[in-house]
Amino acid sequence: MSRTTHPLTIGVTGGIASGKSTVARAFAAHGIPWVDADDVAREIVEPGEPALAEIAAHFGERILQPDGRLDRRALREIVFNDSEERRWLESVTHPRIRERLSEHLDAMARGPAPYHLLVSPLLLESSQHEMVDRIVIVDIPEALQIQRTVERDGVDEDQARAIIAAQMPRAERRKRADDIIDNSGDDEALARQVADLDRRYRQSGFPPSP
Ligand SMILES: CC(C)(COP(=O)(O)OP(=O)(O)OC[C@H]1O[C@@H](n2cnc3c(N)ncnc32)[C@H](O)[C@@H]1O)[C@@H](O)C(=O)NCCC(=O)NCCS
Ligand SMILES: Nc1ncnc2c1ncn2[C@@H]1O[C@H](COP(=O)(O)OP(=O)(O)OP(=O)(O)O)[C@@H](O)[C@H]1O
Repeated sequence: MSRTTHPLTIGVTGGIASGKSTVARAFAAHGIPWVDADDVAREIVEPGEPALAEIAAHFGERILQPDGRLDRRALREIVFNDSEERRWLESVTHPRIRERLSEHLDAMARGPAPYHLLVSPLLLESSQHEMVDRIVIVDIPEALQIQRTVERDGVDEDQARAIIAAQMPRAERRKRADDIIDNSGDDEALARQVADLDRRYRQSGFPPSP
């Protein structure tokens, strides 16, 4: 169900390493709060959380570190090479992620900010898009996406491509956007685009997403 009352929730999405966190920090410079689905996804698999117990029962010891924490690298290597296992993992994590995101969004809606952000790599692939009023895509060419993923995460190109293949194709994502931020330029180019969107979102003189 799309919200119609203010303050607006703006969904920020884009593929791996497109620059969503960088964009969120640029909005924060304008006083705008955000919640990040990747952060929430980490919280719900902390030791003691029921999701971690379910994941360990399914995959076994190989996805746990000696101290009992999730071995994220081991799980990453499994799920991005096996779509069935990825879908199983999502069936355990996504309902819990959605519930916590919803709590964060409600808290931000009660706060003073004129609008707030839900930042998520899987906004369009999951039902999370139902929680936002407008969708902004952070867009970069795939070659740059691979380069930034390899540099930041220390994965090889094949692993970066496997993760990209598990996400919505760029062209399809762009079709779903209300607004697009081109993050193939420098910090200043990004800051200008964010300042422009911030002005528009504050005016709220645009129609809600379909
Ligand atoms: C597989 C896991 C353990 C890998 O952990 P790791 O620390 O290496 O990566 P991290 O969580 O920081 O994610 C990095 C990026 O991978 C991509 N990604 C993560 N999960 C998925 C997925 N299920 N499908 C497609 N892309 C994904 C996103 O672009 C994300 O930003 C982790 O990503 C996970 O638990 N994923 C399932 C939960 C989920 O769907 N999270 C996405 C937010 S809703
Ligand atoms: N305009 C830019 N120029 C150069 N490097 C950039 C730019 N924007 C982001 N980066 C770098 O690219 C990498 C990915 O950016 P960021 O972490 O913001 O992406 P993300 O979409 O949040 O990633 P993920 O969803 O995979 O966590 C980071 O190392 C970041 O410093």
